[in-house]
Amino acid sequence: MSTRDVPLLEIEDLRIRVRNTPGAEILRGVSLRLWPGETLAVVGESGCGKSMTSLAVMGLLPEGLERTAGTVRLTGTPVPIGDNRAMRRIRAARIGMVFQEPMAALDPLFPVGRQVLEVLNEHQRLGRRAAWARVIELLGLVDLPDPERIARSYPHRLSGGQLQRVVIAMAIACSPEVLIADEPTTALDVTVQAQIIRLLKKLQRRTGVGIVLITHNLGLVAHSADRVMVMYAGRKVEEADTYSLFTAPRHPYTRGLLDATPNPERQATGGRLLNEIPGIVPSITDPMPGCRFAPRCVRRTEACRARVPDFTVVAGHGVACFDPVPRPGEVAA
Ligand SMILES: Nc1ncnc2c1ncn2[C@@H]1O[C@H](COP(=O)(O)OP(=O)(O)OP(=O)(O)O)[C@@H](O)[C@H]1O
Repeated sequence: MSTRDVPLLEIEDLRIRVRNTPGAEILRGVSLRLWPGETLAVVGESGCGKSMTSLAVMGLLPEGLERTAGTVRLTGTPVPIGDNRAMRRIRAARIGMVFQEPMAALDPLFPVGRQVLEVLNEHQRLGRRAAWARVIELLGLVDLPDPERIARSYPHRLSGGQLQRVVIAMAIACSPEVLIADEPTTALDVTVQAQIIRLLKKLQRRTGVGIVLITHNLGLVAHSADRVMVMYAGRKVEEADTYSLFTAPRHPYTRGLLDATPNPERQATGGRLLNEIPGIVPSITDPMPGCRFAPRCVRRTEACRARVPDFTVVAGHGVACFDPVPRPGEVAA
């Protein structure tokens, strides 16, 4: 079996709930696979469980939440996500992470170069000179101008975009197999957002790192992801390659998300610039049986309120819906 046949990252049936709160389920059985060199975007409204999925993979679930089922594998080997000590070795060394707010990952009291150095020192045995040379190399790799000067700068001297580049340098310092980027551009100007995504893609081409990109920004997804996974209220509801998902979404929720993205073309032909999805995501404690999107769904049927639809994959395109949007040219049942 070649490495191409083994996913870099595999999550199987991950379930997370709030401790001591019956029925408060945050993830209701989430599975995903990330392949070498691939970018998988995870999208969905606020509160759907995107961040908790990534925090669980890193063994960083907030206090009060617990995993009740599910496994995580890195290149086929189970990850001990409940073992704090073991996870300290895996974080950064095998899974890098970039969050929305770069300052949350940096200490304002130390120059940024020293902070990149600390990541290296924790995971690799390099001599002092070699380690510092690697810090400068990493800052150059993330396209920071004058890396020697930047390395000696304190965080408050750098712009938001530069800080996020430093955080990316820290995340890739130990050449991880997987990079999880949770809203990495949300706090940045629009022009800087595009630069950061281009940078991640450049690093991916150089190293083959697999990227899980968690975002609300479907525009970014269209330009950067190979595959897209759509989450709704703690479940995966659709997954497909990016082109299929954008041109032929099958889940009514995905369709709603795409319609809720500003579209001047639609407006020019007499439609609305954006159509929002009516209603809100149900509370995690809502005991609702069946599909959790049903109350907001224009295609709901009796079955949707009674049972949870299976996630069914046909030709690489998966959807969990009793009455998916027909494919182009397909006659509705
Ligand atoms: N410590 C906690 N205790 C109880 N519930 C929590 C806790 N942390 C998160 N949640 C709940 O878990 C659910 C999933 O949260 P999560 O942050 O994963 O959503 P998300 O899809 O990443 O949203 P966003 O896009 O806003 O980041 C939310 O309903 C949230 O309120």
